[in-house]
Amino acid sequence: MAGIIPDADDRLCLSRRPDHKHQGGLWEFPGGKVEPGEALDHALARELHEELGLDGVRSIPFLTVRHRYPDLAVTLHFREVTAYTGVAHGREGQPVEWVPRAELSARAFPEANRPVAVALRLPPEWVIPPEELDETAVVEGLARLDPASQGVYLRGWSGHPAVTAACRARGLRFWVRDDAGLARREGAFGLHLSGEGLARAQREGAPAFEGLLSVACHDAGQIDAARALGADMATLSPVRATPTHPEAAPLGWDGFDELVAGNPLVFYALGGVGPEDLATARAHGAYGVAGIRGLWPRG
Ligand SMILES: Nc1nc2c([nH]c(=O)n2[C@H]2C[C@H](O)[C@@H](COP(=O)(O)OP(=O)(O)OP(=O)(O)O)O2)c(=O)[nH]1
Repeated sequence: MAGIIPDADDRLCLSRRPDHKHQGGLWEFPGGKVEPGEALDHALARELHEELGLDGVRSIPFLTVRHRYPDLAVTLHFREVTAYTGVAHGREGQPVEWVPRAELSARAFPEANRPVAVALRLPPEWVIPPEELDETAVVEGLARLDPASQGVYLRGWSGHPAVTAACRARGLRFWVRDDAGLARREGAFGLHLSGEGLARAQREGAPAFEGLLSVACHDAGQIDAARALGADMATLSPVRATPTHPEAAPLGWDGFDELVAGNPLVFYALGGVGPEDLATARAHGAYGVAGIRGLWPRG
């Protein structure tokens, strides 16, 4: 149970674990253990009061990480703090610092935190522009997306200069499909490997791309392959039945949860989901929701 606490300048609060404790000397998001029967929001409010002297802490789910250290298996519920009062200080003598997001990667965190560091760079919604639209309609739709909370996967629209220009003009992070060279040339935020791209990467090695590497997964074998390639994120689908892939058996939320458990990737739930499913997705191990129909601006 740990809190991602932003300040007004969007810096995040970190504390350093005491040397003698598990993962000692490393930086952490402040938090502690949930007591039996305690609700997660309550547990975090209690811990942040005890450790940092904060009051009135309110929080929402961010990411659940299940990680096996050689000596300990942990389930860590990271929550995003949305409100609090008080000035954070180390009440137990621990060093506390406010760190700009861009500087987080320079800090040494416990291994379990890797997907959190990735998720902090990612939007909770991953929008796939419909392929049946014409280019003008796609450009118009992109102008209506919110760059703070939405990223774009150019599934059928990679390599269309007007579309990438529209993403850039709107400040949207965008992912190119399969082609690492194109992703590099266009300055894409991410490269997303389809089934075909994944198979090629397995034959020829990980694509040469500096940005974020993403993989389309449907089963445990593909998740393992994504991990072996060093991928940062993955879509996992279909959660529900969708018209795009009528033949695929839906995973359901429990099936989704079982597949993601213990994997150090940031997962997006894909297939018949929309923004209204974000809380459910987060309760089942996802960080975000991805989709075509459920996320593309209407009308
Ligand atoms: N609070 C927190 N714990 C983390 C993070 N990353 C990470 O791997 N952990 C691990 C370290 C511990 O093994 C475990 C939980 O730590 P904890 O703070 O609840 O408990 P603790 O080891 O300090 O022991 P104690 O307070 O109960 O004495 O989670 C993180 O970002 N924040």
